[in-house]
Amino acid sequence: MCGIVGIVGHAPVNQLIYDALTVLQHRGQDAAGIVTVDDQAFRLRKANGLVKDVFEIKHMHRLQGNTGLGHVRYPTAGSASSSEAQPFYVNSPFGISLAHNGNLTNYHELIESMAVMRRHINTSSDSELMLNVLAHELQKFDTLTLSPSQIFTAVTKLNEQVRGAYASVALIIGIGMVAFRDPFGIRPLVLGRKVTAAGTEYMVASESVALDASGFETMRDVAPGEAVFIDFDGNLFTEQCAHKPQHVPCIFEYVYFARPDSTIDGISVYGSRVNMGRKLGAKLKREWEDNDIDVVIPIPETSCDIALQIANELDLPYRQGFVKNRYIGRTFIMPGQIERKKSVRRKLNAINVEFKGKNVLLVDDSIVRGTTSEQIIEMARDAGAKKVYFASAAPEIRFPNVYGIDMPSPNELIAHGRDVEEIRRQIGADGLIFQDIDDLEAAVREGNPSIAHFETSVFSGRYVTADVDQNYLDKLNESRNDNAKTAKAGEQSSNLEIHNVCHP
Ligand SMILES: O=P(O)(O)OC[C@H]1O[C@H](OP(=O)(O)OP(=O)(O)O)[C@H](O)[C@@H]1O
Ligand SMILES: NC(=O)CC[C@H](N)C(=O)O
Ligand SMILES: [Mg+2]
Repeated sequence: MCGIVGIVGHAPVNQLIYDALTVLQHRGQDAAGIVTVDDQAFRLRKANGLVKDVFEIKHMHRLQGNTGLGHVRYPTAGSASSSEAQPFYVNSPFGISLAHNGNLTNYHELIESMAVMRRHINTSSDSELMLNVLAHELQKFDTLTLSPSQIFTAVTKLNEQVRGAYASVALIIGIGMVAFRDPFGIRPLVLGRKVTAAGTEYMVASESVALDASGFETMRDVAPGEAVFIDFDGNLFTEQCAHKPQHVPCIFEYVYFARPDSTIDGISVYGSRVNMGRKLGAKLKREWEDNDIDVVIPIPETSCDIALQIANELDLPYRQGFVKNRYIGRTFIMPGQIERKKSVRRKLNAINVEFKGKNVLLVDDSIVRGTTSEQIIEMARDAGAKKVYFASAAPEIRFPNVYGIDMPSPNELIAHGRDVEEIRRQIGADGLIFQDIDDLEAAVREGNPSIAHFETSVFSGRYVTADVDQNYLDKLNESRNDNAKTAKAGEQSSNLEIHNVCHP
């Protein structure tokens, strides 16, 4: 679930993009990159690591220009090599650089068509592939400049070829910045502006918090299938570029990915989490009528708003029984299971007094691999809890995700092939309760009743792009399960890191 940002401004954008990336860091911790346009040249810095480590003062000095893009990466395709960090670049036509959040589901079909088009893809990244599809479509206009309508035609053609989830932003040298969202609007993309003495500046980003941090006012979400083009004079053009757009945003943004202070598709992420707590609290009251819970404790950080609301519903005390180490990032988006497992105890520590002799209800937003829940229940018992109950604000996650969340392998999901009782035993809880899917959808929809459907494939196994069959899922599992990724990591040093050769 990467984070993207793009700005067309009237003053240097390097610091604004850096600031935006720091508030999008929760969407990707593996790599970061910024590209700016300085006169007629791209300036690029990208590498593996957190934003604060990737960009040193010397890099920031080099990132000159009033227009730029930024990306934080959480790999869902290809490898985690620095050569697959984003933004990507092609030199023809004009010179284009692109940043992408999402995941393409017809990579293999597209890569074959690239060979026919005599386009070379140097990495195994689906985002580099998407950039080349865009470049190929723009190349078809045999002109020295591009009009907004030509750009929209190219995006329309791209939408006809590319399947999966994508919120993308691209800079075209001498022309402007184009941002577009897939026809289902699976991944988020928001548009904002800042009125300055020199003229209006525009910004697109994965989440509204990035606009807030850079001093931009939110205008609206980019619609599913829509493209937004801003030329270098600051003129904004928009057009619907999909034949049958449908709004089916990813529900997991609200459950886990997005920051609570963001508003996505008109829905406050915080508000949706409070609603999740309300619904799950009501279910707990209904189904565990005579419970003996003494205290509700969240598993920081994402579940805190949910747990507080559950405590209110149950009229029980809410206590922060775990302290989060602020220097450890999100464990779920870490690349391998060994690291994820080790990081739970590094990240969270129990305050014994909140557990000693009590029956505690631990609340998390979701149970995916069970890495967190298994260890945290053990920690609660070690801290002296009498009984440990567990509540998940998301239903059982039983199916892989193919739209930008790295859950490629059903066997790695703790709820795959297990009922609630089996999961309870596996994580070692005294009681376990999951949110119902209808309640989860209703909790999120309350913020924007016009959204009829959400992308909920991890719970249902139904994939909205209709191109995902068992054969696809089997291949995905084979190529991206934890063992396959570990094997791939060993090969990474052989990748050509073309982008950094001139500018170490
Ligand atoms: O069942 P699992 O595979 O462990 O995945 C689920 C856990 O991972 C996430 O936390 P994470 O540490 O990534 O981030 P957070 O601090 O935002 O809660 C999520 O909030 C759950 O706690
Ligand atoms: N999480 C994402 O959005 C990933 C983007 C892209 N598929 C990559 O792996 O780089
Ligand atoms: Mg968590």
